[in-house]
Amino acid sequence: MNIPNLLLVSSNQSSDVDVQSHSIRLDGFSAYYGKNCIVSDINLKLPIKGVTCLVGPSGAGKSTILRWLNRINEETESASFSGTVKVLGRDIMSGYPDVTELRRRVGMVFQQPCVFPCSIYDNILMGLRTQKLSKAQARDIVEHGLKLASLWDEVSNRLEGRADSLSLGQQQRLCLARALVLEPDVLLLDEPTASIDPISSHAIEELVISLGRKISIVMVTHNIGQAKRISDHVVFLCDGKIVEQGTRAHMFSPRCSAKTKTYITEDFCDC
Ligand SMILES: Nc1ncnc2c1ncn2[C@@H]1O[C@H](COP(=O)(O)OP(=O)(O)OP(=O)(O)O)[C@@H](O)[C@H]1O
Repeated sequence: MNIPNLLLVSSNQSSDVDVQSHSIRLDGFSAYYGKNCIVSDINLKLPIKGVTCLVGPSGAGKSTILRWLNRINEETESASFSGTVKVLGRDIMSGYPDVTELRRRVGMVFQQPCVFPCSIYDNILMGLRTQKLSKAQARDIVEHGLKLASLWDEVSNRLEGRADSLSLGQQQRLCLARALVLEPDVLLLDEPTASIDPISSHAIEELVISLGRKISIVMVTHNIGQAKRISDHVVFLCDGKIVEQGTRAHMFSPRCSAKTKTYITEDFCDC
């Protein structure tokens, strides 16, 4: 097992990823809870690297889309989808018979930090339990993950302390560290800064920008200022449909559609 070297090398992606031109591709994708169609017939192609922000009003279906990208929505009994979802060129169903592999390649961090009731150290290594690591390797991975998530300085003297004794902002960065040590190719972030303070939020934004130079990040945010600061690409959804998508420069310019402008650049912009 190599020590994760995220951000230190030009690419951490495996060879089959390199030949793909999209990290995520949705074709004719619709999503349902029971009989209710929540997302209707959308097409989306996201680049191998960069930060894509999904924005739009509450109930637009942003989280539902995100939760299908690593099949976490499979665990919701009434949830289903139609159409095709490809991750790194492979169909999420037939191409990933082992969902663990899909979830290793596609990490996810939720709005509420979700830490395990054990130490900070063990939390970081949770996804690597099946790997045979020497003590030195494990420690290096923990240190590296915590440094990546800008948390090392705050917790290096209490690694054996309980993760749930950390502040919410620290717990969220711990969740990021835990996802990052698995070296994902795609990272899904569902409003990761919604429940944390501005300083932690700033640290996470900086981290997302850095990571976006290496991997594909898909982030749901209600904070339009945040989308403006960190995105390369913006997808604006409303009522389960894509209203408009484009580069940050386009979406935050007078050239965007009137509907986008109303949502993004006028009424709701906080910057
Ligand atoms: N488990 C579920 N069962 C039934 N309906 C659901 C479930 N989860 C979400 N929904 C419904 O699906 C619709 C889209 O929800 P979703 O969370 O994807 O929207 P969103 O755009 O992420 O909203 P928000 O920004 O408020 O988080 C909503 O009407 C919601 O009530």
